[in-house]
Amino acid sequence: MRVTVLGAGSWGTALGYALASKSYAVTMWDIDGPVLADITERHENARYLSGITLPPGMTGEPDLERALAGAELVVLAVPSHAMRVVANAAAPFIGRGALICSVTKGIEVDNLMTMSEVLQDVLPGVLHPRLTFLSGPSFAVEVAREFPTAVTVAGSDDEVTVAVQHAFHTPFLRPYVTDDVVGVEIGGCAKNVIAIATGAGDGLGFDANTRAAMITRGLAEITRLAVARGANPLTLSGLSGVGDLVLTCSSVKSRNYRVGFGLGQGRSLDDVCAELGQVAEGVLNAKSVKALAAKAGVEMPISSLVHGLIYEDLSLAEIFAFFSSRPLRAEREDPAGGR
Ligand SMILES: NC(=O)C1=CN([C@@H]2O[C@H](COP(=O)(O)OP(=O)(O)OC[C@H]3O[C@@H](n4cnc5c(N)ncnc54)[C@H](O)[C@@H]3O)[C@@H](O)[C@H]2O)C=CC1
Ligand SMILES: O=C(CO)COP(=O)(O)O
Repeated sequence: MRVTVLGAGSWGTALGYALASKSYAVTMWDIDGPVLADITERHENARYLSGITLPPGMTGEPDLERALAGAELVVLAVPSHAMRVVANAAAPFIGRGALICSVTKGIEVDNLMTMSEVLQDVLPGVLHPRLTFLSGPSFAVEVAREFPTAVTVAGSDDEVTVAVQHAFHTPFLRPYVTDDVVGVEIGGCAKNVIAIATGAGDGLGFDANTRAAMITRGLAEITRLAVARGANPLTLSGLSGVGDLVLTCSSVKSRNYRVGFGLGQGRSLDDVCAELGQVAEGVLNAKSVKALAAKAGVEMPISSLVHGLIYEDLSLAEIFAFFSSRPLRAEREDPAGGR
């Protein structure tokens, strides 16, 4: 199979590694020329996945048209804020029969579109049935080290979704399939915001109790939003819900957790993000999640507080005061009256 990966950051490179490990021909494209040269010439991506030797079938190609020529599977692995511009530029060069898989976890900030909505907006209609979405608990570096990992591939056309499942299947990467695109997308995006809250708690010096509370109540609010948008609540009990939430909220490998941890220690957002040097989707997506929750009429108190911490100068003390200041209620009570 010929595969093109748009976005040669940590996740695009790790998935490129998995696909090339099955002897697929994998072409990586990115706006970062030196990263592409590193992949082609040294079989490495020292900027995003240092210490990993990439399979020989992986090469970098800076020209988008050449990169996409003959691609049977196109993997979109750019951050969510770049998806529209990259998909727009790529659209004329994607073959009609190509499978397309977005592996991005985010929602556009300006018009609150999920990646499936963005792609349906910019790609020609003939490609829509070929759209799939890969998500789930999967740190790039662990995939590239061939640690056993399970993910979800969501899509509306069973045949296409299963074809993508098989393409990504390796001895260390086990994809499951679902038709619940909404649940998978909301779970994958909103967990990043909760990870910032959890990291902030740990940065402040709290520990396991607080973390477990944030993860569990975080899941409750993510599920509310997903269900309000038409998701199956069981999807949020799966890999792209609780699986990814637990992973991201409990490991220093998570960029979002690390952003929260730094904020919890009293450092500035700019300082923490500069040190990270990679995307932490939850920072921008705190805006999208808060706005989507308001639009859907659901309460997302933890996500709103993360928004407050980053964009409204709320103090850490105010963030964690929500534990005591919110009205007491039954655990399964639905604060949005049916939503
Ligand atoms: N790194 C990980 O472990 C995982 C990441 N993801 C998701 O994958 C997506 C991509 O994240 P990462 O690869 O981790 O980010 P990264 O920060 O490691 O790399 C981002 C890449 O996107 C490229 N890029 C940025 N703007 C671009 C543009 N306008 N045109 C073309 N390329 C552009 C950068 O040059 C860079 O190579 C995010 O939505 C993230 O949440 C999902 C699962 C795991
Ligand atoms: O989505 C991820 C793991 O599933 C990666 O999380 P971070 O973006 O927080 O590193």
